[in-house]
Amino acid sequence: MIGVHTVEEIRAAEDALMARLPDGALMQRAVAGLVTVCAGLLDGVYGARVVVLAGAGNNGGDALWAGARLARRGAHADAVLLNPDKAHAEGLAAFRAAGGRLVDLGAAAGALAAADLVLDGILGIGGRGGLRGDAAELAALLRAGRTAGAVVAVDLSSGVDPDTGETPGEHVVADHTVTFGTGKTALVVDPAATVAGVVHHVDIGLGPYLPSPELTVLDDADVATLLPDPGRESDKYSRGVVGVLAGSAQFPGAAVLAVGGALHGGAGMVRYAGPDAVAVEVRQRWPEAIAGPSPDVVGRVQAWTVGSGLGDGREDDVRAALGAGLPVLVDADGLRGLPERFAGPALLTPHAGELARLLGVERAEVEARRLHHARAAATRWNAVVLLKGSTTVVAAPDGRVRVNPTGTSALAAAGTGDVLAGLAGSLLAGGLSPLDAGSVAAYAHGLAGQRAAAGSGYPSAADVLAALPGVLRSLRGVVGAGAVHPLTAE
Ligand SMILES: NC(=O)C1=CN([C@@H]2O[C@H](COP(=O)(O)OP(=O)(O)OC[C@H]3O[C@@H](n4cnc5c(N)ncnc54)[C@H](OP(=O)(O)O)[C@@H]3O)[C@@H](O)[C@H]2O)[C@@H](O)CC1
Ligand SMILES: Nc1ncnc2c1ncn2[C@@H]1O[C@H](COP(=O)(O)OP(=O)(O)O)[C@@H](O)[C@H]1O
Ligand SMILES: [K+]
Repeated sequence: MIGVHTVEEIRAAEDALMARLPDGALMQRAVAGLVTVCAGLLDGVYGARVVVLAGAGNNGGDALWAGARLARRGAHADAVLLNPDKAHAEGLAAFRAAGGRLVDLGAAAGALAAADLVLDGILGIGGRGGLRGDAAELAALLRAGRTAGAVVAVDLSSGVDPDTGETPGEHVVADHTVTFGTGKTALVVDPAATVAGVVHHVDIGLGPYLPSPELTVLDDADVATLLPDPGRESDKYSRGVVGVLAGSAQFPGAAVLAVGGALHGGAGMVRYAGPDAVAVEVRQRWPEAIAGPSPDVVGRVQAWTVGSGLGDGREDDVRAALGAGLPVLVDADGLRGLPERFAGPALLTPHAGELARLLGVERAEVEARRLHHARAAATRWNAVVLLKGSTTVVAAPDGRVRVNPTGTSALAAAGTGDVLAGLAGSLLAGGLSPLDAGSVAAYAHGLAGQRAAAGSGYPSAADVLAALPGVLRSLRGVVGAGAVHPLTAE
């Protein structure tokens, strides 16, 4: 699990750690990690052309020290100081002593064009608001590809907002980011995450001084631990039964895909509630599913997935499923029938357009401030909100957030959201909390998207669904109920 901390938390941890270390020691740890990554990116440090862009703060200090170390190893290092009077004094002295040259702004474009590596040390966690003035012009040059070199952001791409993942104005677009101490929201939440490039974490020893993070990014091991593990005494009811209220004459495929997702999410049984014509299609594809016309008569379930491809005219059914007092997942058309606030466990799965409608804002506004709006909706409806899209953010009303690291734009295809809704509903029925069900489902779904893309180039939702069992098998590994019992193994 990667923890993500706020600037305030990082500063407090740095202060506590620095109080126990000699002056400058923490920065040297950061610089050592930065130089290691840069050297690995260069085709040899000796003779390489490195350009350092240095702002007024410690971020500029990191970059100047790294430039100095690379110069000592034979690199041609140039530095552009954005604020020469306030440049980091020790870093600048070390840079000059190592043979680094200062380049004025007029010559910066030429230096960037010839660079093998550009170190973006304009702003780090002290940055607020987009870049301005000369810094904005340099960032625009980089963004326009006016360098042949790799752009390496120090700690963060300058100009992004560290704590929100927003890009309030001009910012650097990096190929790599070398970040220190812990994760930052800007490295995992779009639009800022996109401009971080490949993120390298450098441990500078902050761990013991950081609080337990509100925002986390799961990994394979976390997901393996969270996935339901049927015991030897399990039966189809004890594993959880999930009800799926989805699909319509207009969108029968949504029912087929949601039921398919649900069948692979660990629930012991799937009950489909919908019109006969759709139920026929569902059962043709999934004979193991039970079907009935409405939530009231289809039979007992432990959780409901409601809304994918439901269309209009099913408001009574939606009310019945949401009013059953069970954990619910609400997707797509079901989102039009939300109660004032949820009293029980609930997981909402809007895309940006749907969340925009719910909150009465523009879609672009949701996409620009994904974390903010997911959190706002979670508080407003007292539900976990899984906001789909380029980075899937899962926000709980208690403030916890999980950001999904496995997403891929290969998933941007009609029907993949229906698969996700079924899968997450199945996990709810299996006893996972809405936060766990949403984040585990998004993780597996993203991996299935990656695997499907590897197999078919441009996968359809059916390809993603077909890839799910293999992904879940890999995630569960050989341990657990899926393993062959030692006494019966051949
Ligand atoms: N502490 C430690 O031991 C360690 C710290 N480390 C490193 O320090 C970094 C944090 O350094 P930092 O706190 O000095 O802030 P930093 O990001 O360099 O910027 C502050 C300067 O920018 C200015 N400024 C702000 N916004 C602006 C804008 N939009 N456009 C233009 N200017 C703007 C602001 O000016 P002000 O607004 O205050 O006038 C101020 O002068 C951190 O990311 C990591 O790299 C590592 O070495 C590990 C050990
Ligand atoms: N650019 C993207 N990058 C990663 N994932 C994406 C992107 N665009 C869409 N997705 C994912 O694809 C799925 C689409 O779901 P949704 O919008 O509900 O489509 P549908 O209703 O057609 O199934 C979601 O899981 C979403 O997170
Ligand atoms: K930076």
